[in-house]
Amino acid sequence: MTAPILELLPAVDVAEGKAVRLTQGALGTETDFGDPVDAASDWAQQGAEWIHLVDLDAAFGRGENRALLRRVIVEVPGVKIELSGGIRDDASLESALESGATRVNLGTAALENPEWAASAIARYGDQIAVGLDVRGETLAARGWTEEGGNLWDVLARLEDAGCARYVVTDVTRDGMLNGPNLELLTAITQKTGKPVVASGGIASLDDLVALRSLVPLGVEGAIVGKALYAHKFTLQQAISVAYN
Ligand SMILES: O=C(O)c1ccccc1N[C@@H]1O[C@H](COP(=O)(O)O)[C@@H](O)[C@H]1O
Repeated sequence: MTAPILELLPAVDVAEGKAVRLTQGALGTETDFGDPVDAASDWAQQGAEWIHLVDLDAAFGRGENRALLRRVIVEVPGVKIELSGGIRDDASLESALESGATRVNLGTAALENPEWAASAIARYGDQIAVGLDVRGETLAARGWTEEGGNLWDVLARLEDAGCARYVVTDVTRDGMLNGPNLELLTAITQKTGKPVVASGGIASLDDLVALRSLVPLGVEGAIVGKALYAHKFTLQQAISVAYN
């Protein structure tokens, strides 16, 4: 019997108005891939059901690309958007939800403002995911430049708050093309019954096969960034491995 499908979320990370890829989330490592609307449109035309859309400038606290991200959502219809970066208070959360994103990710706010994050989770349910951006067992905040607490402590708190979904990034693997952290993902699925979206390190179709084998444990999807932009495989090939 074929394993249940693995959802794929091509990533469009936006910095200074451009679609970029970073290495391990570090500023200064950007490779520029042009207009984010064109990048998202390309993924949609190639069959993407979801796009993971990140405002990196907002995540780093050095500006924002809110109007441009709204253009992506409006000008690339028919694709579901997971929106993240800089969603840290009522105004940014409401703006993100009103923009037409299917769901939004809280990162820093879930670490630094647990009460507000819990109230957002209680109010918006499945529209909120929490990004667990991890180095070892320590969470990363504010553009991955600051430590944000112990993974297992924060996960237990978010479980109590009723968090609907986790987006788990191994920061040390992000943009490195060295394979996803299957051990970390497995360990997190053992602590929660909620779906987990995997991010960081995907480099090959074999990595997608390995992630698909974790779907019965609770891995729901995979964010694919550099591997697609570096032509390690095509989105159509990835879809064939993940969905068929
Ligand atoms: O996606 C990246 O490459 C990235 C790099 C450095 C920092 C953050 C990054 N992405 C995502 O940003 C949000 C967190 O934003 P915030 O803390 O809520 O403002 C999270 O989804 C990260 O995965």
